[in-house]
Amino acid sequence: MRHSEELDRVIVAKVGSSTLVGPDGSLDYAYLSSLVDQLVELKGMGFRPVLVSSGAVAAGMERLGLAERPSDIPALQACASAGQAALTEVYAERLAAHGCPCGQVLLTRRDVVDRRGYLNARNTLDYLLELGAVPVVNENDTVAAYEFVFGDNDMLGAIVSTLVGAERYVILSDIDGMFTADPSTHPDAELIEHVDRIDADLVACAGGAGSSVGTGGMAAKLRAARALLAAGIPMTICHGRRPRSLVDAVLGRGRRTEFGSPGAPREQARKLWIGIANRAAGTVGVDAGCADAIRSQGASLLPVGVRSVSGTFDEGDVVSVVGPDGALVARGVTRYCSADLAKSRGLPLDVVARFLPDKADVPAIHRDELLVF
Ligand SMILES: Nc1ncnc2c1ncn2[C@@H]1O[C@H](COP(=O)(O)OP(=O)(O)O)[C@@H](O)[C@H]1O
Ligand SMILES: N[C@@H](CCC(=O)OP(=O)(O)O)C(=O)O
Repeated sequence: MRHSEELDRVIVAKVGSSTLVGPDGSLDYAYLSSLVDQLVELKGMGFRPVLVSSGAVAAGMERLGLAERPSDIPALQACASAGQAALTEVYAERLAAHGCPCGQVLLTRRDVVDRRGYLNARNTLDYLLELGAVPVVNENDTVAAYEFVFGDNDMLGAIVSTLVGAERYVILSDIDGMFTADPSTHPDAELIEHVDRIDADLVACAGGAGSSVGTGGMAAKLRAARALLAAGIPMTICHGRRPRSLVDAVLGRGRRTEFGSPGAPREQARKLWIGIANRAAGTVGVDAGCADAIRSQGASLLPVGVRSVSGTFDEGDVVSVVGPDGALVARGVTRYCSADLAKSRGLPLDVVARFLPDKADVPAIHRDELLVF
């Protein structure tokens, strides 16, 4: 249960490692102070900021005296452990100088896939915000490994935005926004100012990370944007190093890329957990008519529209729904296990009921448990 009504004016800001470190690869304390100043300024305007900060590995390398970023997981986790302590020290101390408490929140993918863990994280964040603290979030790198990592903090920030029902998600990057191609290799690339829909052409524009310290690149930011467009939460990418760029982004100013609009309808919290925080156990391919019915009419997914089933899943698992072109249409809770859905594909419900009597009138995924992308 949520302990309180949804809090308004919550802003989630994510800052990447490449923005937090100086040219020599060590933490840039002056930049961290200027970032904290902006969080405090936003609080003064009535916003409730949440900071998702990368930089633990980079800060840990400095603390542990390593010149190069290690490549093996235990060494990276040791760096993250030492570095997370350093980061929290700096944020807590700088925020305290403004009379503002700070709460450290470390999450793994496993924590938010688990519904109880997801709700606990939400309650903690809500309480911190209600009490006037600034939550500082990072992935819990010391225990996250292999399939349970968020992969990049851009997606962690998107999940946190759904947890707190953010008014906006701002990614403070090492670049002004999304360009028509990676400007580090295409100097003529142009800034894309507004995106309402992520199609294959846009995905083709997004490359990986341009720096050795950043991990996600633009492709990771687009995955976060796709999730938040489905959620109805606007997202901004701007340059973290431009003076006051966070405050500007929140006020709708400055050079930036905006995804979605503030007036977009918000999705229900449970659907966001299903479609964004959870992990898909399999994939269901649907025909064009079915994809269209889900997208434009808010229909449930019926076995008659199913063309293919991949992966092994149980009733109650989350699955991805893809169209004939392979594009993600939706994610939802399946009411059929993979074997039953494979047997029922292409068939109307009255025919399905002849060999699966308990499925009479049961859609493969009910629309109340389906997040449309
Ligand atoms: N289409 C694109 N537009 C802008 N940047 C892009 C694009 N494709 C790839 N990139 C790269 O993504 C980088 C930003 O992502 P990343 O390295 O993860 O940094 P950060 O973690 O600081 O946000 C840019 O510096 C750029 O090199
Ligand atoms: N959790 C890791 C950061 C992972 C990450 O996504 O980094 P970045 O691409 O710099 O946002 C750390 O704190 O070093």
